[in-house]
Amino acid sequence: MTVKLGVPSKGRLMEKTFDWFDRAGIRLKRTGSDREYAGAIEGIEGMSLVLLSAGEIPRELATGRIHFGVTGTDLVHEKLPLWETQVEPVAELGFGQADLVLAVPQLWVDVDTLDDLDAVAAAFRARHGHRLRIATKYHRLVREFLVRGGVADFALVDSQGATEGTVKNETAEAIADITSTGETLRANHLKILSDGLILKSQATLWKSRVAQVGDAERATLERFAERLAAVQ
Ligand SMILES: Nc1ncnc2c1ncn2[C@@H]1O[C@H](COP(=O)(O)OP(=O)(O)OP(=O)(O)O)[C@@H](O)[C@H]1O
Ligand SMILES: O=P(O)(O)OC[C@H]1O[C@H](OP(=O)(O)OP(=O)(O)O)[C@H](O)[C@@H]1O
Repeated sequence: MTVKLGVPSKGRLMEKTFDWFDRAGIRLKRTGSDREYAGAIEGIEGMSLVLLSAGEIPRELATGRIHFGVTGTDLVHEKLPLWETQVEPVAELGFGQADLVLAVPQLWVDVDTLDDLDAVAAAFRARHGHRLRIATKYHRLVREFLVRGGVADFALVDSQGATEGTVKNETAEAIADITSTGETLRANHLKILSDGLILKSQATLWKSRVAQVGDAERATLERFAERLAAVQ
């Protein structure tokens, strides 16, 4: 059996992941046609490449179908409630940096903190008969953060993309999403609460704590660790 490395198959993380491994003398490449999700690893014996959606890599690590995987801290913490028992961070890769934040309309001049949001949420429910809606795809992290912060009257609504647009579209009153430059928030007239940072994320190489390792794989794991040490 080979040691399996899962990496994002497209998008912002893929190329930078390939560049990062290049520096360790490990060449990841896509094979086949442009559309084919097939890949190979050169420069190290006994490893194979699995191209996956960044969002699915946490689950593949947790079930042990891959030994290593590259994905954001945000996705691991969101998708794996018991992540510390299932995966181990091996290296922060220095890209894909983004903050998961809670943001409200800029027009809400009196709302700057979670306490303010809690007051507005209670008033909102009394006035509209339903809870203040917060759009996000990070349901677990956002719910935990709000409950810890003492915000009670809210409802999470699912948004898998273009989350900042939900306020203008009137499907939510506030949002929780990833921000990097802040441009998308500004363009959609949203502001981050002063205590609204939920999580700082970056692309990270994770090791599965449950993937099976036999004698044959152990030598490969040692070679891999030596190569990684060279880039850190
Ligand atoms: N604007 C951004 N700048 C930097 N990193 C970002 C940004 N937006 C998202 N990310 C990070 O990129 C990673 C993948 O994000 P996302 O969930 O959007 O996946 P994707 O690239 O759309 O791929 P897929 O849909 O196939 O899972 C996440 O860890 C996220 O934190
Ligand atoms: O702070 P910024 O630099 O503007 O980046 C933040 C945006 O980037 C991501 O969206 P993405 O481009 O992945 O599109 P999506 O809305 O479909 O997730 C994220 O969901 C934000 O919307």
